[in-house]
Amino acid sequence: MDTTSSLFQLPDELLYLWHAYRTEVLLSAGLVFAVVRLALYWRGGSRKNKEILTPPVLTPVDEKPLVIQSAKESLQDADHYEAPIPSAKPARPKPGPKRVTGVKKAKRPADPDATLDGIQPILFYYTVGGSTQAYAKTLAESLSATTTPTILPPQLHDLAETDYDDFFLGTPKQPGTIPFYLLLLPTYNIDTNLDSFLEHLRETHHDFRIDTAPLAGLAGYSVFGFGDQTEWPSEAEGFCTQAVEADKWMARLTGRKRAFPLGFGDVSAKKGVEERLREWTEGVTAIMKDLAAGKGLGEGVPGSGDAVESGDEEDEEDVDDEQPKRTTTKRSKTADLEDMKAPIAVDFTPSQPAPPKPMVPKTSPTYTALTKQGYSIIGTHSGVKTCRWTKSALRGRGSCYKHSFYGIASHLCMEATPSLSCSNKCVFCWRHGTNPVGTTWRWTVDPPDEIYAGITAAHYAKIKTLRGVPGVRADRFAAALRIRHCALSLVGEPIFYPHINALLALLHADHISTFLVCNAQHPDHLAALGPVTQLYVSIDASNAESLRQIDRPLHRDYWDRFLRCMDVLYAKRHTTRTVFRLTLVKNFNIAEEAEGYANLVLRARPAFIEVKGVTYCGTSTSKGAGLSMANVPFWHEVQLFAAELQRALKARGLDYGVGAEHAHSCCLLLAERERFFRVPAAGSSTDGKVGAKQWHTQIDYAQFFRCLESGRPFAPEDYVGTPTPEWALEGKGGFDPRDVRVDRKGRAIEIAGKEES
Ligand SMILES: Cc1cc2nc3c(=O)[nH]c(=O)nc-3n(C[C@H](O)[C@H](O)[C@H](O)COP(=O)(O)O)c2cc1C
Ligand code: SF4
Repeated sequence: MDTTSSLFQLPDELLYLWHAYRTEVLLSAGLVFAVVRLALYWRGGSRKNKEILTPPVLTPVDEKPLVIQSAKESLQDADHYEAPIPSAKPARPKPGPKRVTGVKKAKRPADPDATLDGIQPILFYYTVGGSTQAYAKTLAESLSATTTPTILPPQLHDLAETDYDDFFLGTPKQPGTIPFYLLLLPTYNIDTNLDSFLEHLRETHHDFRIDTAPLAGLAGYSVFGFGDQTEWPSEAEGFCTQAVEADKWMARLTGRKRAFPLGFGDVSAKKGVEERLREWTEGVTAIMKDLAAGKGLGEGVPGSGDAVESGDEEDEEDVDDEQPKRTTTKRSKTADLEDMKAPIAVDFTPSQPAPPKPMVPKTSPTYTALTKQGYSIIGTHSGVKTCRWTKSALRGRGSCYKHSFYGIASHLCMEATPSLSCSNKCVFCWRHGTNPVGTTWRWTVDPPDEIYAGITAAHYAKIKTLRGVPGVRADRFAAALRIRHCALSLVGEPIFYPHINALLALLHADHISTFLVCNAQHPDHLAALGPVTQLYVSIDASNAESLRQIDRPLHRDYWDRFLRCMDVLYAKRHTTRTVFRLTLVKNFNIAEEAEGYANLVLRARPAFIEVKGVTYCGTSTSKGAGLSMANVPFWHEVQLFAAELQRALKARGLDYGVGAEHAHSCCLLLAERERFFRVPAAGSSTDGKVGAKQWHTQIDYAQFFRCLESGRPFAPEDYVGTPTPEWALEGKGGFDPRDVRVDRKGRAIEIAGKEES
């Protein structure tokens, strides 16, 4: 075939081929098309992903970019700086590949001219009596009134309800704002939550896992302290020491961001404190405005933190950590310099010690706190209170354990003290730790006759208010209007009062018997003490370490003083009815201490040992010391301990037996067998067994006064009363059957052998 004829045949052949293979051709073409499409689609998709993972610099973002304020650069230590998180909520994820938007988090401000969105003042306060809270609220109101677009309304936080971790382990994050801390702090020389706050600051600073300046993200901080210069005249004597301490820790935790000097307010001068607070408020407000305007803390402004300040604060810390808190008297040179540099003088601490002042002036917070608890303050340092047993006895519902042990009817008893001040801060103290403390008498002294007149008048006035209380028995009410007994044990240390003997003489002259309780810290006062019906020494521990933990004495030589008191007691054993009062606190002073207590008994040879389980008062003091209901021993545990103590005493040749008990108060009385287990006087036997020995723990009060007025020396055995009533003996419970025992709701409780009087 020639070429021309072949060309003419081609269309026919193609047509033939098409008809023969069209299905295959069409299928192959479709497949190739699909593969190409897929390849294209694949390539396009991967390109998109790549764009998302590495957005071009100009990729538009639909979220607000992070604003980093220029002011921060001057405020922040770059190492500790953490930029705030943008406020816009993340957009709902759209279907399809993930899109990441935003700008890279920068350590340095992107725009040096940008300013803060706002300063967020955060106001913290702590209060016990309520005054600092009131000042904090007023301050918050005044800050709210001066709010500017850049200074936001303040937040107010009670430190007692603040989670420290939220605010003092790092700075709270609030978008577009930077916090500024203001701390208003009173000072308490007793245990309060403020101690745990300061401890938190201290621990945070020392915790190696935490950045040394975790609060460096603050714009700044300032502290204002409230204290009472009437009672704590200078910082060395305790004025505003807790504010000083807080300021010190804040300086470290913030990397020296003290924006304004520590302010001091003396609450004993109301006008003065308001004036100081106003000045301080003006100062901090001005600084906040500067900060908001991007001026930073500025050169020369106290707290801006140069090398000298930093060095000093570290030095000061080392010194302070070695010292007990109350002796923290040193302020850094920088602090002094700051005071000079500061626009407003803020430290008004006088350099000279003030002349004696009233211990509890009417205007003082202590006065308010004590009167709130039901004390009547007499003169400037004495107090009286009606105890719950007095009310109970008036209603015929039972007397306190001293009735079972010694025959004191509670409605005839007045509880008082001529010194509200004490030299211990016992963990179980039920007076809510509000009384003043001190090691020496440094207050004005009220005459004993004024105290006597004041306490008796106040007691009678209180008794009279109980006239209308349901259930008060007329006969007991009438009897209560003649005080028969005075328990000098209310609060504080009675032998602290310089005229204690004259006061005792006045009480005795009116035939008011006296039980005086002291804390074994004043041996010389104890030695000089005149006659009392019964002399108590509180024995809260058997060794120096336990005593330190439980009584938290202010005297450094507390153990030596304690032992000297034991010797004084021994010297008085034949002229005074002496009593050891042991308060048992489970897990503190019971386990394995019987031997130690026995040694003390051997040294002092008291006539009696009262063994009593602690009463849980639930104060912050006790909670702070780790006390809870779990530390209150059960009655059987008290009994067990007493048995152990008796054994330990026996081993030392001393014979004490259980002379009486009062199960309701978890209390029993060990008495020296030789002196108080004796044959009853004719006709006074309670068990009808003639000539048999019986316990004689009761007191013949009339005989006590006869002995006293005889002018001759006399011994405790000379005014021993009738035998211990049968219902008060060991195993009998100690509830006087002439009274009606009621439950919490006032319903009578059946008692075996009970008789109505
Ligand atoms: C029990 C007690 C102890 C105090 N201890 C001190 C102290 O050691 N130093 C001081 O400057 N002020 C002391 N004060 C005074 C308080 O700090 C001052 O009254 C403060 O305003 C109380 O604040 P608040 O009412 O908010 O609790 C004490 C007050 C009380 C009631
Ligand atoms: S001795 Fe104490 S508890 Fe008993 S009645 Fe007197 S004040 Fe009250």
